[in-house]
Amino acid sequence: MSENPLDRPTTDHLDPQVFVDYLEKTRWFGGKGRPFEVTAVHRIGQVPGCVDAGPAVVDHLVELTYGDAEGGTETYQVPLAFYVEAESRLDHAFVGWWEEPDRGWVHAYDALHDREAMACWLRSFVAAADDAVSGPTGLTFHRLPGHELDPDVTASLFSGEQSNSSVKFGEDSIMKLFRKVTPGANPDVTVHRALTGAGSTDVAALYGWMSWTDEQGEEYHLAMLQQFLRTATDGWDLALTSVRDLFAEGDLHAHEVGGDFAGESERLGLTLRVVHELLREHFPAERRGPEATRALAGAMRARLDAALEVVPELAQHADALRAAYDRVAALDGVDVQQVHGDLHLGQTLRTAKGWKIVDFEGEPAKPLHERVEPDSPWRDVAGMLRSFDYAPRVVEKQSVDLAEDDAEAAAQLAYRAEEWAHRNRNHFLTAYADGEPSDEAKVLLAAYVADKAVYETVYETRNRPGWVSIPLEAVARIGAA
Ligand SMILES: Nc1ncnc2c1ncn2[C@@H]1O[C@H](COP(=O)(O)OP(=O)(O)O)[C@@H](O)[C@H]1O
Ligand SMILES: O=P(O)(O)O[C@H]1O[C@H](CO)[C@@H](O[C@H]2O[C@H](CO)[C@@H](O)[C@H](O)[C@H]2O)[C@H](O)[C@H]1O
Repeated sequence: MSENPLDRPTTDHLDPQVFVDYLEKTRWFGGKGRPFEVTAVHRIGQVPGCVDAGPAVVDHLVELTYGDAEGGTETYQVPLAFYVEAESRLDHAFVGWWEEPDRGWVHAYDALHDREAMACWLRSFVAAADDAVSGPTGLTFHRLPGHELDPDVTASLFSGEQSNSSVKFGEDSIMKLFRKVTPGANPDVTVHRALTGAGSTDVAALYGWMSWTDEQGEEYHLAMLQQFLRTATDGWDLALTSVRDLFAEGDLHAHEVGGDFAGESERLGLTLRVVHELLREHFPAERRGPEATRALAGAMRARLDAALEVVPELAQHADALRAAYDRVAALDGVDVQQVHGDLHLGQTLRTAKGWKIVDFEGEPAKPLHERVEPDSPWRDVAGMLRSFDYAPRVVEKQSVDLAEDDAEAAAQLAYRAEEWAHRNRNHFLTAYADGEPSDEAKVLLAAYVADKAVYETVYETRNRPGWVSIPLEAVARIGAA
């Protein structure tokens, strides 16, 4: 170990500015475009599997403070691979360089892009076979029994994900490294652990996770290792393909085209029902009284008030939205339990063995303490119903752009988009509820759909302004109903 350039803390020599420039370049940094400064950089530990072989890999937590009116601080995880010589193959992942007193300049790269660094990371999970393994400065690797890991497979970074970074190890496992982190158990780990323990086949099995405990004794879940679903196709991509198939057939209805999605929607509804049942068994679940329904309606109203500041077009529909929330406040109770919290088609994977649900982290915009609160399962159902609405509208948007002078063709596409959405929402909901939902469920579902559409107007305004008309039109339909 004495040969390793990272034996002594490097914090004093690290220029925080390098993180500002790097964060702005990444896909996963949530504060892009906002003014911020790096207020602290914590060197939290060396990955143990890299101590004797491979580059030195040192995990860092980067604390930043926003300088706009919204303000606030956030912490991002940036593991770094250190090389004394520049590694040109990693140019795209170069974070910065700084001077080591005894070694001269050390080059730092985002370790997730470096297959050598990731090989060390995998070795750390392999070494944790019998018990949790701690690195020299506090990273702890945990493994669940029942699955052998092969330490010799090649690591490759996934390119599609948004809020975190995932690395695939051969065709066997996938590690998700959480980028924005907060103290406390991450529901992605706890939910996958419980469902894996219960033998669920509706999620990817959890193989292990990595944690770190700070000086105040607060534990952070920083990464999670799980079964790689080799035959998986993203549910969102499949839905878009089905819509395109319908749009390509001028004279056929949704149930007549080869790409009809209704069977898949139905199976998804059944899958969610089973997952919710298991979550009810393995996490606290209870019936809460009228004070809970009033609090729920209050949270929805507060979200709308905040959204009105960002999306003023919502104002004309605010009364109708508030009326939907008032109906929730008037309910005499609500059943709550652990839920997914941010369910949409992009969180579902169709494999050869059926649908799997992924990413139990909850809604990214909410603080952790809110994301782990029990909630009504109708929130998840509403998320899926919104997604069945989104898929045809996205394809419609692309197609209308192509035929923008042809009003008749545009009206026909809008009709067919609604046909697809209606058919798939119904099949999903009927399968989930095993028939008609109760009157209470209908009130909750309508309010959660409205609340999600409001959330989406803000999400799209900030991330994909070209798509904001999709949730705005949904809000308008709620207003007109
Ligand atoms: N176990 C898995 N096997 C194969 N692919 C997966 C697995 N888990 C996630 N993915 C893929 O990675 C993408 C991102 O995963 P997700 O958990 O949603 O990450 P993020 O939190 O970054 O959004 C998913 O949409 C899916 O395509
Ligand atoms: O997957 P994330 O946890 O990052 O979820 C966020 O991003 C989603 C977009 O990828 C967003 O979902 C919205 O767009 C989807 C299509 O891209 C659509 O299917 C969803 O219905 C719609 O809400 C999600 O809301 C946001 O939290």
